[in-house]
Amino acid sequence: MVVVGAGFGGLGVALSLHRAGFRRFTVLERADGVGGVWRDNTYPGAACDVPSSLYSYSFAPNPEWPRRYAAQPDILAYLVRASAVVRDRIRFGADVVAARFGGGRWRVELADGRSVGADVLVSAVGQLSRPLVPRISGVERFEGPVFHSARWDHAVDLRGRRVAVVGTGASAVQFVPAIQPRARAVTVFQRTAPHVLPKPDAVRRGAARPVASRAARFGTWLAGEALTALLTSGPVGRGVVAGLAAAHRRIRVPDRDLRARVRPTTRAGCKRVLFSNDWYPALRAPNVELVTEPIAEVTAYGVRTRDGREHRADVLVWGTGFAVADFALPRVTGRDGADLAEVWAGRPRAHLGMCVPGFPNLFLVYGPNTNLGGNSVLTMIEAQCRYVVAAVRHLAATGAASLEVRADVAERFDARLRDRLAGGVWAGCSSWYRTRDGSITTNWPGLTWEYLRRTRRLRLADHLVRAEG
Ligand SMILES: Cc1cc2nc3c(=O)[nH]c(=O)nc-3n(C[C@H](O)[C@H](O)[C@H](O)COP(=O)(O)OP(=O)(O)OC[C@H]3O[C@@H](n4cnc5c(N)ncnc54)[C@H](O)[C@@H]3O)c2cc1C
Repeated sequence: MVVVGAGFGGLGVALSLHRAGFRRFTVLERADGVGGVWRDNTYPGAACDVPSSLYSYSFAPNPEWPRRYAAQPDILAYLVRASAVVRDRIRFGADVVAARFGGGRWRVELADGRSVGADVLVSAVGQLSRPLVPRISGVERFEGPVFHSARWDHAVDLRGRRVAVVGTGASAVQFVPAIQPRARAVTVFQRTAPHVLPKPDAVRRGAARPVASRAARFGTWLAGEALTALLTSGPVGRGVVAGLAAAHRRIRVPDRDLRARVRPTTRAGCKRVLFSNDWYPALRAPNVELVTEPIAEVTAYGVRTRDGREHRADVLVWGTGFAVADFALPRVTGRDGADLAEVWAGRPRAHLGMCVPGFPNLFLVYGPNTNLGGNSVLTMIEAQCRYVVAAVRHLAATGAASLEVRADVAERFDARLRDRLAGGVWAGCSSWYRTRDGSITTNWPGLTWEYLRRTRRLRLADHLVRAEG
């Protein structure tokens, strides 16, 4: 068995297999450490925005989270610790470039020319691993350091420097307050103002007992479901969220002019609703300027906006998010030579976000339409881990060679999903949730509860079970 990726997804699968008694699996990871996005996003202030009790595996609770919303170093340390038991199953520096099914098995090819055989292949390559840098003319002329928040250059000392930050999404909302006290000046370029809610963060006093952790987990899951319900239910629910965000702005931004500029122009839920107590205070700081005029170009000494003004800067930081990954390995060839990219034709889709007809024994983790706008992605990932283990168990118990989702089942699932998404909050919005042609390939349209129910057991009737490859 081969699992590709050692982020929360791949490690979750490996740990679940290990807990179920399976030992014959290998995790292939192209980087030199575990953690996925939590290894790569080391920007100042990086933290999760769902409570830590829910942003950790249910089977490996951490009663010692130092904060209610853990910071990146704590999340990474947790993942390293939690995955120690499968550490010897992980091959680092293994960049998978292709996988091909033939003769009843997968052959997984690495960039260095080597290959690995597998009966079952799990692709857990993440959705948010490719930093997105906008095409703005003149960037190459800029004389200072330029980097993306997901590849933070810690060698650049920001003390006393003028920093230009492009973007006001989830990462910028975290790192701008963290760098503002040390920078001489921070100029933040905003295209779309986010809806920001207060973050009920707190430093933990003492470790909670496991039972308290379980209760906390359930409570935070319910709160996440409630937020998701508000965002996905219709205009009334979204109005409640927008109202709460507006009240937060009124309290935190007394200055009317600034308040007008941070007022979102998109519906609540179009993009991820953000949580922060220090974003607005940072924007109010005397050394911070929020610029809403569109960017025209980057110059040698700063950023020029369309009104002709040049905003001088010594360092340029992209807080511009990610190009959503393709949900699977670079090149996947299934039964009868079917090419996954061609099958998808620009619209990634999979039954329950995991299984694709024509691709036996292939499971995608955090695959198409399994991202969430209001709850912990780990809820979805864990459901997928359980599903993969159930499939592997079935193969092992029956001696069957492969499972492959039936085309009619996958098509019905997809059609129903499209219907629901078409009437949902993300239709008609412009965000990373949608592909260029407008398809919503990232998000799950309902509550996680529904997904948990639908993936609770492996429905054999949904699959073709073959005795031989
Ligand atoms: C800054 C940031 C903050 C976030 N905060 C939250 C949050 O608060 N709550 C929440 O629910 N979600 C959050 N997310 C979403 C997050 O992506 C998921 O929660 C989760 O961490 C995804 O885990 P993953 O294993 O699927 O993907 P990743 O963490 O991206 O891991 C994928 C791994 O696969 C490896 N890989 C990729 N391609 C290959 C290949 N070809 N060969 C070998 N290895 C490969 C990568 O190197 C990486 O290690 C956040 C994301 C980011 C970027």
